[in-house]
Amino acid sequence: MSGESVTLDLLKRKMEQFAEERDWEKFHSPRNLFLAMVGEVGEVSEIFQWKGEVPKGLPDWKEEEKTHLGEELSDVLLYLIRLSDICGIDLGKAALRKIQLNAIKYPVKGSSYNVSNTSNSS
Ligand SMILES: Nc1ccn([C@H]2C[C@H](O)[C@@H](COP(=O)(O)OP(=O)(O)OP(=O)(O)O)O2)c(=O)n1
Repeated sequence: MSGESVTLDLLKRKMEQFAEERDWEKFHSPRNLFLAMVGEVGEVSEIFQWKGEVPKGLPDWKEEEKTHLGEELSDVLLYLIRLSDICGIDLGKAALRKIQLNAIKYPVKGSSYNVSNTSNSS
């Protein structure tokens, strides 16, 4: 591997090149990419299922299990990046904006974090 730093833009260009070289652009439609991404999320679920809660850093996992997890997480990321690109969304910009929106929605000052503060609790 080269010493170039990994950016969303680099990964985007590599996915574009990967598809071009194989003449796979025709398969990389928004719907196909979305479904492929969800399939890879399922593969991540398979890795965690039946293990119960696992400590941060996965200290008890074998090296090959961690490598496998890294591969499946990468598949999710790569499809997400390609999906965003094909949809004409600048994912880096969109994510930065979303972080700003999150900070406005969940201000730090005067609010001790509480699950009941979040909209995903009912
Ligand atoms: N039409 C395709 C097929 C694959 N890929 C790329 C993106 C993913 O990073 C990876 C997915 O490859 P597989 O479908 O072979 O999935 P896995 O690597 O997870 O293999 P398996 O499902 O056998 O575990 O390859 C792609 O860009 N476009």
